[in-house]
Amino acid sequence: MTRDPAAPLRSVLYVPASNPKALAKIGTLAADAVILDLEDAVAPEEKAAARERLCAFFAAKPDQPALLVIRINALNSEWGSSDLEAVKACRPDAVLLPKVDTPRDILAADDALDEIDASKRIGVWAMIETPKAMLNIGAIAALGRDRAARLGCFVAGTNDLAKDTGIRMTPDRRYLVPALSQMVMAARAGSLAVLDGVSNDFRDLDAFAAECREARNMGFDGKTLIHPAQIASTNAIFAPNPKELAEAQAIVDAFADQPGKGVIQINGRMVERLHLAQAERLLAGDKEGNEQP
Ligand SMILES: CC(C)(COP(=O)(O)OP(=O)(O)OC[C@H]1O[C@@H](n2cnc3c(N)ncnc32)[C@H](O)[C@@H]1OP(=O)(O)O)[C@@H](O)C(=O)NCCC(=O)NCCSC(=O)C[C@H](O)C(=O)O
Ligand SMILES: [Mg+2]
Repeated sequence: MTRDPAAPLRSVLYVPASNPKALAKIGTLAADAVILDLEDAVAPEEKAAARERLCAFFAAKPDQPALLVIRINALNSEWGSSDLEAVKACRPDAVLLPKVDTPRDILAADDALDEIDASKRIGVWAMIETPKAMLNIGAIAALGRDRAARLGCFVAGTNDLAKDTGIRMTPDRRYLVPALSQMVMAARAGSLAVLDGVSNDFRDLDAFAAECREARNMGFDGKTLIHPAQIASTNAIFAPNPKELAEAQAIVDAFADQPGKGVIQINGRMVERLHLAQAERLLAGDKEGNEQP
């Protein structure tokens, strides 16, 4: 695999491992990461065949830059141990755990992965999609600060969260936004990447772009996607735009001209050294503590 580990994580496409046409398309897509799904996109009677397709896909050694993540079924489900065997054979960049409730769920996955990947190369991503996860989110995120743990990313599961809480999924997402915001806060406290949930109405690309802009304004690193048509606008919206880059460069230049200062003004706006740090981070094309996976 040729992926740069410091690459951005703007567009992250779910691909049902049961769908051969979709699997065949992966190499042609510009998604930053792909989540090969063995969980909810795969019906119970398709699970075994999906696992076999997944293993055949990895065995063909896909040489493409997207990060490859496998979403397994819960480890304590009837499919958990077979999914883990598939992970062992495939060696993806990360494993995405569904329906995480507590830090113990992450630690259990860490232990299971230690048995098949002692070098800790395979990361762990966590779906945040249950009411219990929302209540435990600080403790789950704290594992991101533990360098011995594999946790690298939170993924919002807005469909399950709506199902389990009764939150209505309105077009403006006003009832979901508080939970989404909590995910961003916790992820930052734990030095984790964080991805917004999917937009089910995949034919309405205008509404989708508005949702991407909202997610970016909320602090998400990127968005999870269900259809290839959603990739291009996601990549554009989550990339730094020329105006932001020019402003960041102006801040860096202004502090370079006035090295002893803690606070300056640029075009009538107060600028402090914390803004300098933000600008430098933007220009470096990275976010602090946001290593992947
Ligand atoms: C939603 C879909 C079922 C629609 O599929 P389809 O009817 O085939 O759409 P199109 O005809 O427009 O497809 C055009 C071509 O693109 C390929 N395609 C479609 N989707 C994907 C994809 N995700 N990855 C790769 N390629 C894809 C089609 O095969 C067509 O190819 P071709 O004929 O050769 O041109 C479908 O998009 C889909 O299954 N999407 C993913 C669904 C999924 O994974 N769901 C689970 C994750 S969402 C979730 O659970 C989040 C979370 O847990 C929560 O709780 O919220
Ligand atoms: Mg879900």
